[in-house]
Amino acid sequence: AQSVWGYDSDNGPEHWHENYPLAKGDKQSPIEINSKDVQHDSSLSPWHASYDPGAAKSILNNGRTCRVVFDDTFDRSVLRGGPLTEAYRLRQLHLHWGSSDDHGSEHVIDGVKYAAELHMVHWNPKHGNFAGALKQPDGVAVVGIFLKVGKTPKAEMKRILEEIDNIKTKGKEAPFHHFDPSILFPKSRDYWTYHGSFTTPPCEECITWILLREPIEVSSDQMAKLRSLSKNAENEPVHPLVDNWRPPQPVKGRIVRASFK
Ligand SMILES: NS(=O)(=O)c1ccc(C(=O)N2CCN(Cc3ccccc3)C2)cc1
Ligand SMILES: [Zn+2]
Repeated sequence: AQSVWGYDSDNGPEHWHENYPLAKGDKQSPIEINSKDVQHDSSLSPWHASYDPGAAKSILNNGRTCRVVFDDTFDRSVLRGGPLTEAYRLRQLHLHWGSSDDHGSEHVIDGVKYAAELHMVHWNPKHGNFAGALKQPDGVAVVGIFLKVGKTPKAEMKRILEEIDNIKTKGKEAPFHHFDPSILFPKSRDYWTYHGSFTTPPCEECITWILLREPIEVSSDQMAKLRSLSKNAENEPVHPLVDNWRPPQPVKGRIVRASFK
């Protein structure tokens, strides 16, 4: 049977286009951002998130990432402003990380790879539902936050990392309530924005990316905790869930705008 997509040599990013032709599109993500090519856009307004902690539902290991899902059946937790003209509903957050602290992020900034990258995924309710939104160029908005390894553990990440022990293997899910993900935001609201795609198959080009310039700091122990997740199901051979990142894709003439000088 065709191997399901993943991040290994036989089913990784170089193979995705075989089953998902969009993966070879002109607006793929992630990309490498070079400050010299970025255009400052003074018309970009600040972005605002107003999240209801009660919308958090559960945390799960789907064998490819650790994901927290939220109730998105109404405008309960929304992102607005910045490059967005409407309010987008928070649906889920997840992470991409490496097998060691020196790599793991998907976007690369001036050659710098961070240890991990956290994605907060929102969709535009004018398109009815998530499935409809991912068919539209303005269907989805993802806030990307870089995780940098330093001395201080990010207290706000503890909530997520404490749950890791309950979702060690693929298919495990645990209740996850009373969580406002805006506590994960860094101090600065500075961001880059460009139009791109899901960084996983089917790689639809429906995403307005909002990448925060200021990374949040996590400890090496916190990264080790993330790396203790397994991509296999219980009582299957153990395969660590690490290096679940897609490498940068061709920019193909796209403009990356910055909200800051
Ligand atoms: N790394 S990223 O932020 O670019 C990102 C990647 C994938 C997804 C994601 O949840 N899906 C992509 C399509 N997929 C299939 C799907 C599911 C329900 C309805 C319709 C289709 C879901 C969200 C964000
Ligand atoms: Zn992602």
